[in-house]
Amino acid sequence: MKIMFKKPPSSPAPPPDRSTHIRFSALCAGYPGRPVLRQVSADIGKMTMTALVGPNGSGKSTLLGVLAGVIKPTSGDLLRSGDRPPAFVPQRGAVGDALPLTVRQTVEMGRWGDRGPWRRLTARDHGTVNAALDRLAIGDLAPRQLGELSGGQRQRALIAQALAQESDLLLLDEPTTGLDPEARESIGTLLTTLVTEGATVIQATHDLATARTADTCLLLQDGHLTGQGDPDQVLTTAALAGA
Ligand SMILES: Nc1ncnc2c1ncn2[C@@H]1O[C@H](COP(=O)(O)OP(=O)(O)OP(=O)(O)O)[C@@H](O)[C@H]1O
Repeated sequence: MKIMFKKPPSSPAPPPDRSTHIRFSALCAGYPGRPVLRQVSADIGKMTMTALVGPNGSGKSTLLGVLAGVIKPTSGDLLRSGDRPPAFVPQRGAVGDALPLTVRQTVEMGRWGDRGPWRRLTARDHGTVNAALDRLAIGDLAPRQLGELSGGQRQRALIAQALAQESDLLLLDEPTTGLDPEARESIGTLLTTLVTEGATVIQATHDLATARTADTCLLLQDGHLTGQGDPDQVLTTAALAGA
């Protein structure tokens, strides 16, 4: 799949090879009157874990929004392999606490991309939803209202919704922020397992320990990509001092 935006004709992005899941080049994006991402380029390999790091306001959520297709770049190229849209888990605060939805209904929404919001779910859809609930160990929470859950429980429900989409590309915005160490570790382990099972995972994180376990780190500073590659090489004291 290729999505092209306005770009100078002299800078064509070469097609990605088969090991690349996403390639973006010279991406610029932001909000009305507020440019954020400035000429951001990277290749994300298939079946890899990428950590998106950088200070508050550096553009991590904006980049995830662009990769998820919810923010339209103002220029640049974005190429993505695979036919299924990415599954996107936004930052905790971005999901309304007062939504009158049960956990099961929340996870069922992950099937809407295939089924549409008004069609009855098939037996296979229900199987996929149950498997996602089980995978996040929240089957017992299925009848509970989303708004009455703890932060960690709600985060599990949102990740289960993403799994129910059966996408091979998972985008998560600070999935473990505010969670206790045990919850952080179990979500981290799950994400690593998903990569070994075939998924490509990109997560924004402020947790440097998590970032150091990723295959690749992208360091954003003021909308510029100032480092990318092996976490040990990107997360240096000097680089972080500037972050
Ligand atoms: N909806 C919006 N409208 C206008 N400006 C926005 C909007 N969302 C974010 N911004 C601005 O865009 C810039 C980048 O924000 P973004 O949320 O991408 O940063 P971030 O790196 O994810 O930050 P954090 O670590 O705090 O989550 C910030 O200056 C922010 O104020």
